[in-house]
Amino acid sequence: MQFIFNKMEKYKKKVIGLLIFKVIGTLTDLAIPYLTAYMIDQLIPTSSKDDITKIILLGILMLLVVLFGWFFNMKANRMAEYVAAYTVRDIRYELFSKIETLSAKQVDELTQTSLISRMTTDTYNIYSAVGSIQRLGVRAPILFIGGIVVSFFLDWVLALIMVAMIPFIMYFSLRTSKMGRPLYTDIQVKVDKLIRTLRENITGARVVKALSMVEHENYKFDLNNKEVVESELKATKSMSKIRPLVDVIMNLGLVVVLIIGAYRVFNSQTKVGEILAFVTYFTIILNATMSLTRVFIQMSKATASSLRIIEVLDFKTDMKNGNMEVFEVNETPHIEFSHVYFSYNQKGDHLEDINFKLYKGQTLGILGATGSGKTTIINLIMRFYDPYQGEIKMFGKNLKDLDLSALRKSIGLVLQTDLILSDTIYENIQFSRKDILPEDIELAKTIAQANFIDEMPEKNYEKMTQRGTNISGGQKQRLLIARAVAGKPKLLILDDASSALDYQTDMNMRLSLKEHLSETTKIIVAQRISSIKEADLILVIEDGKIIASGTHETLEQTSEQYQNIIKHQLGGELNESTNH
Ligand SMILES: Nc1ncnc2c1ncn2[C@@H]1O[C@H](COP(=O)(O)OP(=O)(O)OP(=O)(O)O)[C@@H](O)[C@H]1O
Repeated sequence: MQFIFNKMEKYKKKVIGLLIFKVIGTLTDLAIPYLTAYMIDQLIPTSSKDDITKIILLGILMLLVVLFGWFFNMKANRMAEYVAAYTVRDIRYELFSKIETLSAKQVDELTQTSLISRMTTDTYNIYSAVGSIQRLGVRAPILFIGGIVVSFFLDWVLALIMVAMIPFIMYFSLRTSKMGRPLYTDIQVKVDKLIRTLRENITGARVVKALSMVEHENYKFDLNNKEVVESELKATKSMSKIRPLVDVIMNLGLVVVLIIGAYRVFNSQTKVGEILAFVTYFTIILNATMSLTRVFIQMSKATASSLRIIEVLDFKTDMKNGNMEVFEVNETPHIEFSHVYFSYNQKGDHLEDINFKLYKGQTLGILGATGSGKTTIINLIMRFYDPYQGEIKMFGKNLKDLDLSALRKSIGLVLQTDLILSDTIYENIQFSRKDILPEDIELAKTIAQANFIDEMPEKNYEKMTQRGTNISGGQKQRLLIARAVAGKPKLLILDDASSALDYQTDMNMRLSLKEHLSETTKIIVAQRISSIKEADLILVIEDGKIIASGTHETLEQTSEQYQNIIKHQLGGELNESTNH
């Protein structure tokens, strides 16, 4: 909770204001039963039919007190909402900014779905708790303590009976709240799992349908859903034990109060109006205790959620930023890998002893079966991950010494599954880089062979749906290539980015890249030889190792594996390769 209180500090003035309002509002609520008892015991017995002015005046006073209370409580509740909303906004922003700085390795560790639910469900739990603490957390103790104090004024014997009940109630409330914390953490973990299944199914809806996996996925979802419900029920079961228990204790006390109260009225030690007021305070105290319990439960939830958020905020950045700009040095390799080793999970190498040099303007082709490590090489160049051994240099400087943002800005990257915004084509190519001008966009379209854009009704201003579901796979790839080349990168990386293009379009694009971006160094990851055969250097990767390297011509002569790949890629590709 300390974390939440620290975050509320910024709104201290508002919190103090609302506390004052809340205290006034609550005290007015406490005054009503006292005034009622006064009316019944003092005014009604001493007034006559012809003189009820005092009764009317007290009635008006009671009405004013109620209105006064309503106004202050309403104002306080509004201010509490404001503080809750803005406190959580700050927490969300801090969490989002932190997530932005996490390395890919840390995101893998925390998992994307867990980060999403920390950002949504956990922050919502904090929002609910901050609201409750300010409203009920202030009101309930005042009603509780105030109720007891006034009860002592009314009748100290009866008040003592009531007070005797309180330790039991407090004990159960605190115990329940302590029990709640792990239970709510467990719910969040299960919700993470549910979101993960949901997310996979929404993003992969077509594949799920195509593979007739709907029933299996429904079963999986149902299982996760059941787990969430079971965890929730377990938590509710523990939490709900308290309410009836407290009710029983309080009602027992009430019965004792009424019996002893009756004796005291018979002995003229107290009055009926006072007993009535006492019973009302008893109910107020009962409700205040219930509210406090609710606040404790919400605090348990919020504490569990805070811990999940703190866990992310406490992540130390494991990717140190360098401070060097990217300086081109022509005679030094643009990219150089020297004995690079890398593992995603420290359970085995995903890259082993990778070595190559690529000079400015040259093209590197990376070929290999799926899962061989092609994208991993790209991940290291982008510094999404760092190798655990060996060195990667750009223009002679270790990547770790370069400013991360300058490094990434110098690279144009197209991934296999890339992001298409639900915005216009123009915005998708420009991608908020205001220095990219309309003529750059047109050139990028030409290079990427994206002539389909001009055939669309709205041309550049055609709206894309989220993930580009309203264009074909090949059109999507050309749009993404246009985005990457529009920034005139020093290094262009196409990771399986033209797999959906027909051979002719793929070749036209490569020719266009050569013509318009001759100064740009290119890395082309591909499954088919035709996409990389003109490259200055080709790496054939298998199980994270380079098993052959050289130009197409040398590999054709010297590498058995390369010859095998050629053999397996007969058909359309062979025709294409013999034609050109
Ligand atoms: N984030 C990750 N965490 C753990 N292992 C990973 C991660 N990403 C990739 N791997 C593993 O690393 C190996 C190489 O993956 P990589 O994505 O580099 O293959 P690839 O050659 O690009 O495959 P494809 O052609 O299918 O994209 C695979 O065994 C893969 O399972």
